[in-house]
Amino acid sequence: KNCSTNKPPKVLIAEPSTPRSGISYLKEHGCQVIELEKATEDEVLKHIAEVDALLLAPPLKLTNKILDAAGCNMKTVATVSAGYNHIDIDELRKRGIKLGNTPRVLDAAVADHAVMLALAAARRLHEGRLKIENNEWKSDYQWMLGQDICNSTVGIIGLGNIGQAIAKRMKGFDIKQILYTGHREKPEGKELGAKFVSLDTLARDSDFVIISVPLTKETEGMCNEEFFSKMKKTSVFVNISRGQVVDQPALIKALKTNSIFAAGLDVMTPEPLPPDHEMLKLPNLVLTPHIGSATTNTRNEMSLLAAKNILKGLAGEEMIYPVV
Ligand SMILES: O=CC(=O)O
Repeated sequence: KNCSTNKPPKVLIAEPSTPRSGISYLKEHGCQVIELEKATEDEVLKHIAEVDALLLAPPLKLTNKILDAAGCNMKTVATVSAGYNHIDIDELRKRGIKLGNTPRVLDAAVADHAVMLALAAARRLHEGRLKIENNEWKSDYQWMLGQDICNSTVGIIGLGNIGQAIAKRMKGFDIKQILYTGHREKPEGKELGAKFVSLDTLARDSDFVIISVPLTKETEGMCNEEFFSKMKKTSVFVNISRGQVVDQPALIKALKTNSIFAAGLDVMTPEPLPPDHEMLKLPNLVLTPHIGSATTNTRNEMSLLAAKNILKGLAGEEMIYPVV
């Protein structure tokens, strides 16, 4: 295996749409970059043996095949994302490879998106648009009634950085209270005046349920049929984390039978969602194509942060946001 360190260090940019901010930063700091034209495993395999670091983004998975093909200098990986469920971190740990991610810089954009979905689902944004298109606009005071956010109980599953940013925003809507659940009660929860409850209580008592928990073995399928059956008929469900946290058929059933009021999803399974998918036919479901962090500034910041993680890793220093 190629074990000599490249001078200048070589960084493989696996995601062709990585904003220039990070790529320029790497170049300005003495790196040679190799940019792929397509983010596929095969393309990565063509170059991975000769590089010292890898910058990638979901949905590309960091497979064992890629890790096996890497030279023994490839000890630094950065993902341009907050989530890292596309990477087997135990495997990286075993191989002594460092991984950094890009949290915090996307909190505001993703939290804004969650609030947008909550409002859009509660006020029937998608359905209203369809009514206009289908010439079904009525003048009726009982028509298209939605749910209020004011005086509501907002339940946040996963009060991490994004969850806290969501809580802060929702507090601006004169809500009654914030509930949250997770591994443990958090000091940040207390500061926000949020109440730590069980998943059951959260499902039962919330008017808005918002998922901002990372996808792990523990959270996979956590919002299942039983969960949705506990939610109120008037409640709104929002997911900005990963589609697999939700048992999607159970959600579809809950929406179709109106056992919950509406949902807003930025993440789903599969992604991309096929255009003939049954979810697109549900009037009480607002969908966006996994764009929670997709603002110009946020994506630039994410790219730059990933580049900084790479440079730290190459220098043998602690990354700014180390995962492994
Ligand atoms: O989904 C996007 C991210 O994890 O940053």
